[in-house]
Amino acid sequence: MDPLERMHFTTIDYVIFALLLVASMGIGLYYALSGGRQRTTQEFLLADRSMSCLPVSLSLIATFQSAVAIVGVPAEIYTHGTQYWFIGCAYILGLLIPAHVFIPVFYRLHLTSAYQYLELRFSKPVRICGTLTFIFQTVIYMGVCVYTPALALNAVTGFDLWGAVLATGLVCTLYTTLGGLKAVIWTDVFQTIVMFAGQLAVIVVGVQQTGGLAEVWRKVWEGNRISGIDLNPDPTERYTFWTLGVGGVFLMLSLYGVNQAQVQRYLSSKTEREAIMSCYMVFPSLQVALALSCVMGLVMFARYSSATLLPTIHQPLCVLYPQMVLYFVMDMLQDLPGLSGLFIACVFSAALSTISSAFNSLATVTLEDLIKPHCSSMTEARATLLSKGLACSYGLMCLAMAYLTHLMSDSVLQAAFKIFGMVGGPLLGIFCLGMFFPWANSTGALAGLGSGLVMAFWVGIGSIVTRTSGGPAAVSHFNCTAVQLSENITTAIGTALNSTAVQPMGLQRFYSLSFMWYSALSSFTVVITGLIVSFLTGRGELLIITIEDAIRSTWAHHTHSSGLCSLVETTSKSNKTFCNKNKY
Ligand SMILES: CC(C)(CO)[C@@H](O)C(=O)NCCC(=O)O
Ligand code: NA
Repeated sequence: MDPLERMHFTTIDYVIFALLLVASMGIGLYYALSGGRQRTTQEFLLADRSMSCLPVSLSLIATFQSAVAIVGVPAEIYTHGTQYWFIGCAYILGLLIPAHVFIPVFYRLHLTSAYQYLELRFSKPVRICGTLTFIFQTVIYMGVCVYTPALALNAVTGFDLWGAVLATGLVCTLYTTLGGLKAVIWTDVFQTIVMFAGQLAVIVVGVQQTGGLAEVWRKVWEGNRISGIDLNPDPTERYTFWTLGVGGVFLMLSLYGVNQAQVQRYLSSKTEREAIMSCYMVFPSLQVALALSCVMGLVMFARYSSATLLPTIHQPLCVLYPQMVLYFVMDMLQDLPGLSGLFIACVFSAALSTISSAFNSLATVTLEDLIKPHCSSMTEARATLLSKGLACSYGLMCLAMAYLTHLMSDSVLQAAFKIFGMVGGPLLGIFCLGMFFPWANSTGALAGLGSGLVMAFWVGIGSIVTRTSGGPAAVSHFNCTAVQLSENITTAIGTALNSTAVQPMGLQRFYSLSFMWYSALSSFTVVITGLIVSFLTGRGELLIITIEDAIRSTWAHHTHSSGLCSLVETTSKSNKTFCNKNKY
C-alpha cells in the first residue's frame, strides 16, 4: 500500500484544526470588545502594562517555540541521539541574565520599544539601525515560520499547502489586529497548552504502541541514542556541551534578553517583580517543552528500530527533516481519529504563537522608532489606528514572505533557519556594549553593529556555500538506502560525508563553525569593534558596575546630549523623579 495514500485526515481532525483557529479568533474578539476596547497604544501595544507573570511566562516560551522547533528537535534526536538535550543547561544563565540585567534596565526606563534604549544611550542613528536590523530579522523569520509547517503537512497528508498558509496567516492577522497584545498573550497561553497536549498525546500513544516505557528505553539504549556529555572543545562540532551550554547562552540572551517580542512582554508586566518572576517561570516550562520534544524523538526511534516495521515505513521516512515527525505521527495515530488533528493543532499553535508576536512587535517598533519621531503631534487615537494598520500590514506581509520562502532554494532556506544566530547576535552585542561599557560611544556602536553583521553573514553564508557546517540539515538518512534516494539527495549526503571526513583548513574551518556559536561570535565582534572605535574617537568614562549605574549613565548621557530631560512628559512619575535626580 502506498503510505502516502493511507495518511489522510478524518472530519474530526479537520474540526480540531478549525477549533484552534476559531478559539484564537474568539480570544482576539474578546479583547477587542472588553477592557479599554483597544483605543490606546498603551493597551494595543503594551496590554495596559497590567499583565501578571503566569500568562506572560507562557507567552514568552510560545514566541520562540516555533513549528520549526516542534518538528525539528524530535528529528534531530532520532538521527543524532540526545546530545541536543544539553541546551537545557543554557537556559540557566540564558534566563538569569535577562531577569537580573536586561529586565531591570528596560523596565525602569519605562520604554515601549527596546530600541529607545539605543537612542537614550547612544544616538538616533544607532536606534534606527537597531530597529531596521530587527525588522529584517523578524520579517524573514515569520515567512519561514508559517511556510514550514504548512509544507510538511502538505507533503504528509495532502492538506492544501496554500489553504493552510492562508488560514493561519489571515486568522492570526485578524486576532492580532483586533485584540492587540492582550490577545497575543492570551492566545499564546491557550496555544502553549495545545502544544503541550499534542506532544504529550503522541508520546503516550507512541510508548503504548511500542510496548511500554521499559521497551522504549531498551530500544533507544541498544540503538545508542542516549548520548553522554560530549566535552570535545572543537568549535566546529555541531552539538557538544560547549556549543550548546555556552554558545546556547548567547542564543538565549539574544532571544530572551533583547529581542523586542520578549522585551515588550516584560514591559507589559504590572511590576518589575512580575516581569522578573515571569522570566523565572520560563525555566521550568522551557525544560518541559525541551523534554517533550526530546522524548518524542526517542519514542519515534524506538518505534522504528524494530526491523519488522521497516518494509512499510522506510520509504516515507526518507524525507526532509520537518516532514519526518509528521510521518511518524500520522503513521502512528491513523487509527485514532482526532489525535492526529490534535498534533496538527499543536504544530500550528507553535506557528501562530510565533507570528502573532512578530506582527505586534513589528507594529510597535515601526510606530515608536520609525514613525512617531517624525510626527510628534500625532493624537493618541490616530496612533492607535496606525498601529492596528501596521499590525494588519505586517500580517499580510507574512503571507508574501511565505510565498517568497516557497520560491527560495534550499540553501536560502537554511540561511533563514540561522537568522537568529546571524542577526540576533549583533543586536545582543550592541545592547551589551551600551549597558556594560560606559566609554562606548555612538560611532563605536554603529561600527560595531556593522562589523557584527558582516561577520555573521560572512560565516553564515560561507557555511551554506561550502556546505560544511551541519545546521538543522535539510536531509536525513532515516533508514534510507542510497538506492531509494533521489539523485540530488544522494549527492548532498555524499558532500556532507566528504566534508566531515576531511579536516577543514583555514577559511574552510571558519565556515564550518557550529551555528550554535554564531550569536556569541557576532556579539563579541560588536563589543570589541565598538570598544576599539570608541577609544579612537571618544572620551573615557568610568566602568559601569551595577544596574543602577547602567540606568544612571543612560539618563546622564541623554540629559547631557539633549540638554533637557525631554522624556519627562512621556514617562511615569517615578522616572520623572529619577530623571530630575540625575540631572547634572
Ligand atoms: C529558544 C530555544 C533555544 C529553546 O530551546 C529554541 O526553541 C530555539 O532555538 N528557538 C528559536 C528558533 C525557532 O524555534 O524557530
Ligand atoms: Na510559537
